[in-house]
Amino acid sequence: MPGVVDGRSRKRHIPGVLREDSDDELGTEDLPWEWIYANEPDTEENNGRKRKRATWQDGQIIGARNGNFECYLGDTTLLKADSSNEAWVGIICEFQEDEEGEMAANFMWFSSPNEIRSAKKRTDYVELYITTSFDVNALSTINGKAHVMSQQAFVNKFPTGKVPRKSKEYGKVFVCRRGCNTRTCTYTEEFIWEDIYHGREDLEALQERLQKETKATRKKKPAKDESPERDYKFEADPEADGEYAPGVYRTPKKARTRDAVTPSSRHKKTGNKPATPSSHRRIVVKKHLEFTPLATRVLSPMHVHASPYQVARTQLHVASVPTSLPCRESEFSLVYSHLEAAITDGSGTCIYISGTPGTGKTATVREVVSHLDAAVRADELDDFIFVEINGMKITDPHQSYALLWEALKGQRVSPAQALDLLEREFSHPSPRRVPCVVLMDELDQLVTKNQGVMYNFFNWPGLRHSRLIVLAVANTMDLPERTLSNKISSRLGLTRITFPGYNHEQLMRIVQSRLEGVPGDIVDPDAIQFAARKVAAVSGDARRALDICRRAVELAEADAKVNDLSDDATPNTPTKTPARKKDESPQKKKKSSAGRVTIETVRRAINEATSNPLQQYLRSLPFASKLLLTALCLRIQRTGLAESTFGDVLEEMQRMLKLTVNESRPLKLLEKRATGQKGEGADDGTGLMITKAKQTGQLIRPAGLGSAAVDLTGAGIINLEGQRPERPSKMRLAVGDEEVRLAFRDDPEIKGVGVML
Ligand SMILES: Nc1ncnc2c1ncn2[C@@H]1O[C@H](COP(=O)(O)OP(=O)(O)OP(=O)(O)O)[C@@H](O)[C@H]1O
Repeated sequence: MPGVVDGRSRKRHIPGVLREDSDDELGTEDLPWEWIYANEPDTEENNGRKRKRATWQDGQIIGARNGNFECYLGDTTLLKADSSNEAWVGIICEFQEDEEGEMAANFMWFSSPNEIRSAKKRTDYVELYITTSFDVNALSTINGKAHVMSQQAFVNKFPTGKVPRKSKEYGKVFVCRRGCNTRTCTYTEEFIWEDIYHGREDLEALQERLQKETKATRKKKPAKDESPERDYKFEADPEADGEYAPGVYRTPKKARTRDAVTPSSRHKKTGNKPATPSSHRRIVVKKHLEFTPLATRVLSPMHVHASPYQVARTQLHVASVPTSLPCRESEFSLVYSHLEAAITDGSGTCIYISGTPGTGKTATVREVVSHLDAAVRADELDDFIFVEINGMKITDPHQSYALLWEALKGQRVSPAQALDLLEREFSHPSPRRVPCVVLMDELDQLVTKNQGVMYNFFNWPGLRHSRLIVLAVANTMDLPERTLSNKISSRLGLTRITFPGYNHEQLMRIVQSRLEGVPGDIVDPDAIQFAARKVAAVSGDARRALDICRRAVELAEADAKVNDLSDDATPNTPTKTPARKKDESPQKKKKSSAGRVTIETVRRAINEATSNPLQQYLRSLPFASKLLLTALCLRIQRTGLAESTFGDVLEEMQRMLKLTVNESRPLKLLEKRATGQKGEGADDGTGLMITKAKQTGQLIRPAGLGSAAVDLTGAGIINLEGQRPERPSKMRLAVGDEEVRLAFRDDPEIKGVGVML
């Protein structure tokens, strides 16, 4: 439901009826509200409108007054709606102060048909459904009294079936024949409003009736013999004025209209057409996921005719969607249960997922979302909207706001407008809001200077009305603390899930599972083990293991082709004569392994990865450049942020060297380098100096870093703002940090300063 706004005298319209605000009741002046207490004495202010009820305790707040307008517990009122141009009707269940200390009331909402179903029905009267949703709204949003009645009472009162435009009641009269749980789209049996509701005393019974006759959540164990009739799953027939067709079910309206997040929503028009109520078919009109769910991955015809090498290459490719995610079972269930609980409860939550690169964070979250999506389609879970925002794919973090708004409402607006709209949306009640799951991937890229974007996305789930479920994915565990301060991040109460790096056995299983179904047995199990061990020794990164194995398959494929060619070229050579066959067996054996992925092939693939021109360039860098890059990598690792300043990196280096000096062992090396002595780390002319090393603090300030930064920028290894190494200049790696890690991992000079990259 759109928020309810303060302020008066704006044009509003109730579904089907354009109307003015009820200034006739509340007057045009903005008078203050005051409470009405039970059994309060007659005074001049209350004009003797003393209310005595035996059931009320003295001093209990039973109503509120604004000038001559009064409303009491159990009264049905109109509320001012915001930009949606719809008026809201609710029963006052309790008076209280809201979170801001403003005078407010808890309302039990009525819902209009066009909020529940997409097809708008034009009737002369406005039919509402009493719902199970409550919200607290400021009294200032009250916009007069509403009159709810049965259809018969309406016809009796307005025999023409219309409320005359000139009538004082125009826009204030509504028909109610059923209750509805808007989240599950389930309705009660038809009732006569005058029989079931007379006022405050009937509120409890009304709530009980609604709870009993509608379903609170779609989450259920699928039972085979469950009939739609028994569930009272009804939907109003858009055509047959007021008729109800049992057995027809739809997901809530919002979930069907989120085109922004569903590029493939075109399918809706063709594949998932809403059925007519009479078809008695279950309709699950759902948005489509942006990514391919694991379980629905299918082999293309091309795939079927491909060679074993092609199939292996495709399946090992990091961009392909695996059929399963071995070794991530517990992380999967953890993420799944948190998300499922939040969707079912209609609550907001923020889950912070961290882990080093290639540990399956994104893959697991997508797998969870696709399973939840399947549960929605199977009618086992309430609907939700899903949107993925990737920090790497947007140029300005503020675009996240526009993407979220587009996902929620299907409207494209500027980031600034979106922020404004989102703030309003989440701070206003909306019983009919569909939960929204946001995957914020590569979060570190989204962190702006004032951390506003991250703060908002972490903060909104905590707002009572947001129903926003944020899954924030980053590489470092403590990005929120580092960027938001401990106080704020502990207030946000994030749920944290950490993905550990894979060990070699896990990496083996992952690669093996990707190779399942590859014909021809082209990969030696030993080769997979070798690759897994090599990768696990450094990073536990599945992406790297897959890349190496895929390259090894490419090499084996090339070998096989060469082999085939040489066989073809020499079909009639004497080597093929039976007399010489015996002698050739070792050669043949060699040939047969030429098309297989062996330990040797993997070794070649690894060598290739470590001896490409970039690697060679990095290894040949002068010491100052290596130090600078190492410090930049450490900084990225420590902060989880891709961007630092030149000054930050210098500080990181100081910290790094200080540790080194304190360990005293490598100091010798540094001294040697500084003084140009020959030895393990002979001076390479970078002008490394020790300005103060022996005594307090032992501060070392290497020189030549400025020119190192300029050279690295020129070579495209780093990006440096303005190309000038000044302390505030922004700096980031222009190559993957794993490339730097790989190049310097066994570097004696970097090892010499005691740094483990
Ligand atoms: N358990 C697994 N089983 C199969 N494939 C996996 C597994 N874990 C990761 N992968 C694959 O490894 C690649 C990297 O995974 P993913 O993108 O999920 O990692 P990530 O932790 O999100 O990395 P980053 O932090 O770099 O974004 C993907 O191709 C993914 O399919």
